[in-house]
Amino acid sequence: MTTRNPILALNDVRYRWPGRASFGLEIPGFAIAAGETVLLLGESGSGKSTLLSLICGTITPASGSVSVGGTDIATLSAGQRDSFRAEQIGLIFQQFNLLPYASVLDNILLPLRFAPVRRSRLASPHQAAADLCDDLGLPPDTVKARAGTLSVGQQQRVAAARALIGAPPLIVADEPTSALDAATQATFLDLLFAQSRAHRSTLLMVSHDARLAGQFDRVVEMSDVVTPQSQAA
Ligand SMILES: Nc1ncnc2c1ncn2[C@@H]1O[C@H](COP(=O)(O)OP(=O)(O)OP(=O)(O)O)[C@@H](O)[C@H]1O
Repeated sequence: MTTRNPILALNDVRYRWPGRASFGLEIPGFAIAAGETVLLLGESGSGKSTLLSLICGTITPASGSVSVGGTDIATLSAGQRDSFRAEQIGLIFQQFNLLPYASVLDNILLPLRFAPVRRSRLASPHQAAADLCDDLGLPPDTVKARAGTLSVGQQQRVAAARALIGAPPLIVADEPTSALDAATQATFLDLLFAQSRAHRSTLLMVSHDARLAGQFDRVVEMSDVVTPQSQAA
């Protein structure tokens, strides 16, 4: 199947962690259309985080291609890959990865330092950060607080704001709700969807929680993405 207008396309990708003969990924073809929301489900150890690392260009495949917005990441130098990632991808991690002693504002603005195109989309980055906090349901003076003083649910909203600021085309979220309780999870996902749509970003979320499936345009199982024999025990 061909995906129209793909923001992300993997073709004939093979990857094996160095020194780990027992695990490898073989992905014949996987694509996401611009504007889609996709949930990638898979058991622990099935290679979801490895796949996200390939998409973000922090690791490169032994063969095959990973293209984001039509650019094959393998054609970029390591330095170019870092700035390409900062421009193209807003990342939300399971453990948020905020700078705990820095203010919420500085945390949200951080990716713009490495992404001049994202920065140039904003008349006032400070105002954009404050607006995102507001849209994500954070109290008005949160921007001045140190990130480490916020609740877990609030920190994850700050992480979402950091990913969304400057509207990168692709938002990649690795188990972003696993540290949240059920009620906070539902609210966080509603806000993330609303904001991804408002910013016209594509959303790829990885989880092992199939209960989230109903909220996405498409649900993909790791077992459908990789060739069956590629994940030896
Ligand atoms: N940095 C690494 N170096 C070597 N092997 C790794 C590394 N990261 C992951 N692996 C191995 O790759 C395999 C897949 O792990 P990965 O973290 O991609 O799975 P996952 O589906 O994201 O799991 P989980 O849901 O538990 O996070 C595992 O066997 C793991 O040990």
